[in-house]
Amino acid sequence: MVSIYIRKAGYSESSSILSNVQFTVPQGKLIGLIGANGAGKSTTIQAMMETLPFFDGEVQLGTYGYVPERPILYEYLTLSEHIDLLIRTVGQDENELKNRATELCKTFRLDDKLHLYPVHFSKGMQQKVMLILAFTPTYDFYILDEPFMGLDPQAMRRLIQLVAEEKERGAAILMSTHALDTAEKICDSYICMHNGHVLKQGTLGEMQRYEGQSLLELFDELIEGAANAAV
Ligand SMILES: Nc1ncnc2c1ncn2[C@@H]1O[C@H](COP(=O)(O)OP(=O)(O)OP(=O)(O)O)[C@@H](O)[C@H]1O
Repeated sequence: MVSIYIRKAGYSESSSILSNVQFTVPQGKLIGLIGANGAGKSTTIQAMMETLPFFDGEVQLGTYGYVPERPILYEYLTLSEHIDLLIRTVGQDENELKNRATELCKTFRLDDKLHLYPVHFSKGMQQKVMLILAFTPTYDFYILDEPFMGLDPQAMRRLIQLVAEEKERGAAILMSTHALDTAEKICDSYICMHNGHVLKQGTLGEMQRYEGQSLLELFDELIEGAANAAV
């Protein structure tokens, strides 16, 4: 189980962005991290990965797979070289990693692009590269920061399948997303952030104001309520 408690964190000590953010991600569960633009989702993820300049809190996290909000690629490496570099540095069985990478390249239809440079790929294709690299090794925990961004419908469906398989294997997954219709179908529970803190968390059933309320309707109500309370 992954657990995090952020007392305060941000990009400098003088102006912290997050306060009192606390949650767990149990094994075999997919948790949706939701919130409006600027709510603090990516900053929370940075805090978990201990890459923020200012962090006061506690994180329990082993090694993990990470899909960043924006693709991070080496300018002078081909797709095949990106995969080779990962395989050499990750410290897991090389044959298994190669097989898995080959399978994922087929899944995301990039198996004919191995000799090309991902910096010149389209946005969605670059996102697929990040997914291939994150899911090639086997981890107990995955952090996916807006993983659907730019994906075509087929790739979205394949990612949903992949996430379901990883959950089935027992992996814990934290996924930040604005795709609430999709999140409602696949997430086990949610953490709703607003202004750098957790507004509400739980399963949809636990948070719903009335039976049948969709995640989007609930989200609207929560964010409107928080905005009105702040006035
Ligand atoms: N590198 C940075 N330096 C300073 N402030 C930052 C930096 N990155 C983000 N922020 C600020 O932190 C706050 C939270 O931003 P964050 O990126 O965590 O939001 P988010 O919920 O991920 O939003 P989005 O849905 O738009 O991706 C915002 O006020 C933003 O301006």
